[in-house]
Amino acid sequence: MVIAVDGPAASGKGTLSRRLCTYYGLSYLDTGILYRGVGWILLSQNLDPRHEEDAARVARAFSLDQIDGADIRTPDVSRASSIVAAQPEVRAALLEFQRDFAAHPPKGSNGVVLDGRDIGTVVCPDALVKLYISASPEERAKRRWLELEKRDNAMGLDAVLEDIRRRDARDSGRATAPMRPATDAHFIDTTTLDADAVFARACRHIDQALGVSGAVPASN
Ligand SMILES: Nc1ncnc2c1ncn2[C@@H]1O[C@H](COP(=O)(O)OP(=O)(O)OP(=O)(O)O)[C@@H](O)[C@H]1O
Ligand SMILES: Nc1ccn([C@@H]2O[C@H](COP(=O)(O)O)[C@@H](O)[C@H]2O)c(=O)n1
Repeated sequence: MVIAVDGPAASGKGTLSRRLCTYYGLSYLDTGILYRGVGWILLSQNLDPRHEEDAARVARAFSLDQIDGADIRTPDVSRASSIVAAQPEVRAALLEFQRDFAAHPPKGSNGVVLDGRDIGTVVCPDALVKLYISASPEERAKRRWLELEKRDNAMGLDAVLEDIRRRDARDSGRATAPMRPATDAHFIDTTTLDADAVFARACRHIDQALGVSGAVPASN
């Protein structure tokens, strides 16, 4: 089975996806890693992410081992990833890897969860379950700020919110594979829900799609 999880930055896609994988025995691909990886390589080579030829060349040669141990979660890399993600050639170069992962789940798993921005609309339009996870920009900024604070990042909450708004606008406004819910996606607004409640809602929806009436897990 394929579960597509889309939504804006810091909405909780990764947190939910990892729990779904543990609970249903699925394998996980955080597709943001691919765009972050391309952005990180460009920055580490002092190249401009806006330069489309450089970005496309890096994306075509990209493999996960190139970013082994790299810190791809910095605000600079977030910005760069969103810039390269708007470029059609970068997206085309990274598409096959994602579809291949979805079509060939690692041995022993029951399927896959992919999270990103265009999984339900472009990468896996036939996914059994599509979830769209969102929250207000203010709540997402607070979550990301708390996370960055633990990593000794000195960015203020207002700056994090500004970054999130800018990234949302770029991700949803681009011409190729813009961030948006698939028409058949199940929408979960997590603004006032904790991670347990989000997980329970997602499981309820997935169990319905699977035709099973599982007890809704309180936590996992
Ligand atoms: N429902 C929730 N309530 C409060 N905090 C949450 C919730 N879900 C996730 N978080 C926290 O918010 C932060 C962002 O979550 P997560 O990394 O899962 O988001 P994401 O959508 O995958 O982000 P990105 O798109 O940037 O990769 C993490 O610190 C996580 O622990
Ligand atoms: N399917 C995807 C996944 C990600 N992106 C772009 O990458 C940026 C970083 O993603 P995170 O999930 O790690 O926040 C994101 O802002 C998008 O620009 C994408 O376009 N499609």
